[in-house]
Amino acid sequence: MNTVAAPEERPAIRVALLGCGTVGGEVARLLTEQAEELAARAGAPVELAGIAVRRPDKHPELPPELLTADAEKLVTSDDVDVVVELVGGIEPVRGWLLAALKAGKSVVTANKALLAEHSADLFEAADAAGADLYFEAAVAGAIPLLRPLRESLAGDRITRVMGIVNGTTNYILSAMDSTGAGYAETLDEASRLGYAEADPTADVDGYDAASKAAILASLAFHTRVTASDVHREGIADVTASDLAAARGLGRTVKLLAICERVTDDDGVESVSARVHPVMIPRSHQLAGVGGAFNAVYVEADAAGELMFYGQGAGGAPTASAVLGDLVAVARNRVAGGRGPRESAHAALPVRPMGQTPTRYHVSLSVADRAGVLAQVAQAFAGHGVSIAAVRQSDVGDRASLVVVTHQAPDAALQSTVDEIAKLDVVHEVVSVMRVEGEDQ
Ligand SMILES: NC(=O)C1=CN([C@@H]2O[C@H](COP(=O)(O)OP(=O)(O)OC[C@H]3O[C@@H](n4cnc5c(N)ncnc54)[C@H](O)[C@@H]3O)[C@@H](O)[C@H]2O)C=CC1
Ligand SMILES: N[C@@H](CC=O)C(=O)O
Ligand code: NA
Repeated sequence: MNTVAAPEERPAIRVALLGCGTVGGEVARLLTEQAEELAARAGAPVELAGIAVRRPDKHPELPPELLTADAEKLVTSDDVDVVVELVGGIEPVRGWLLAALKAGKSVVTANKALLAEHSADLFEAADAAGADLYFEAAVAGAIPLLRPLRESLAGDRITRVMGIVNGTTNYILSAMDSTGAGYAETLDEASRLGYAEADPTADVDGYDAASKAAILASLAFHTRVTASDVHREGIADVTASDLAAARGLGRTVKLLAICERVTDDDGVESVSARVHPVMIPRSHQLAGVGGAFNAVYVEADAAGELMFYGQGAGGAPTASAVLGDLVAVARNRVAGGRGPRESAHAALPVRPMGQTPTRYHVSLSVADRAGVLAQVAQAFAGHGVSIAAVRQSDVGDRASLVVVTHQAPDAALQSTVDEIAKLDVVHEVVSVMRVEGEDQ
C-alpha cells in the first residue's frame, strides 16, 4: 500500500524574503503566525530561509540569524527554493530575480514596475529553468484578478478590462470629492497608511496604474504590452473645481485603467491600453468605490461582465495575495510541476491613443451672444465629432457651455479642443475630461 507523507514530514519549502517593509513585514508575520495552516495547505512546511533588507540593524523585531543586507547572495543560496520579492523598483531587483530563476528558484513578486517593463526576460528565464513566476499582488492588491485572467478565463475571449487599480489616487480623489480635502494633505495620509509607492509621484502621475494596465492587457489579450505602450495621464491636474463641476452634473472623477480589444472597419484587431482621469455618472458602480479600494470590470464574449472588488493597497491586503501565490508555488513544488506559462501568442499590435475611440466632456466659458453655439458646434463637426449633449447657463455677460460628445478618435477630439480654445468667442476652456460609463 502506498503511503503519502504528512505535510510536516515532507522537506520544507525554503523561502528567501527580499524586503521587509509595508508588505514584506506583513508577509513575514503571517508566515510565522500561520505556519501550521500554511504547511497543511501547501503540502509541506513553508519556512523562511533568510530576509534581505537594506538596513538589518533597523529590524530588531526579526530573528537576527535570518537577516542580511546581501540579497544578491541570498537569492541563489542552495538553501532557498522560492524567492519572494517585496523591495520594488527595477534595478537591482531585475538582476536578482533573473539570477534566482536561472538557478531554478520560483519567484513571487508584487513588483508591477518591473513586470511591466521586463516580463519577457523574466518569463523566458522561468521557462528555461522550469520555475514559477507568480505576481497576483502586483495588480489590485488583495483582489484575485490575475489568476482569474490567466487561468479561469483562459478559455474565453476577453474584450475589455476597465477599473480603478491605484489605491492612492482613488483615496485622494474620494477625499477631494466627499470632504473637499486638499490634494497634498490627502497624499500624505495615503503615504502614512502604506498605500503610496516609495516615490508617490508613481501614483499621482499614473505610472503605477500604467504598469498595472500593461500587465492586465498582456494577460487579457495574450499579447506582450509594456508600460511604454500605455497612454498615461495622472491626477495632478484634477482640481477641486473639476470635481465640483462633475458633481453639479451628477458625475464624479476617477482615475481609470482601460484596456480594450479594438477591431477596426477592416476587421483588424489591436489592443488599446490607457490610464487617465475620467468623468463617470455617480450612479455607475465605479463611482461608489471609495478610499484605497480597487474595482475592475472584465468583459468577455462568453462570460459577459464580471466585477472584481476589494482592497487594492496596504500591507496586510497585499500580503494576502503574496501568500496565496506562495502556497500555489509551494504546491507546484510538492507535486513536482509548475504553474501556467506566459501566453503571448496573439501578439496583437498596440493602437496609438490618437486612434482610440473616446468621448469628451468639454466645459467652456464663452461670450453670451448670438452665434457662439453655432461656432463651437462647427468646430466639432469640422473634425467629424458628433455632439451628444449641450448645456448652457448664463453667468453675467458670459455663458458657461458644457458639451459632451459621442465617441470619436481621441486625436480628433483633441484637435477640436485646440481649435475651440483659439475661437474669439471662447474666453476659457475650463475643463476637458474623458467620459466613460454612459451610452455612446
Ligand atoms: N504598499 C502597497 O500597498 C503595495 C505595494 N506593492 C509593491 O510591493 C513592493 C514593496 O512595497 P512596500 O512594502 O510598500 O515598500 P517598502 O518601501 O515599505 O519596503 C521596501 C523594503 O525593501 C527593502 N530594500 C530596499 N532596498 C533594498 C536593498 N537594496 N536590499 C535589500 N532590501 C532592500 C527595504 O529595507 C524595505 O524593507 C513594491 O514593488 C510595491 O510596488 C504592491 C501592491 C501594494
Ligand atoms: N501604490 C499602490 C499600491 C498598490 O499597488 C496603490 O496606491 O495602489
Ligand atoms: Na491582485
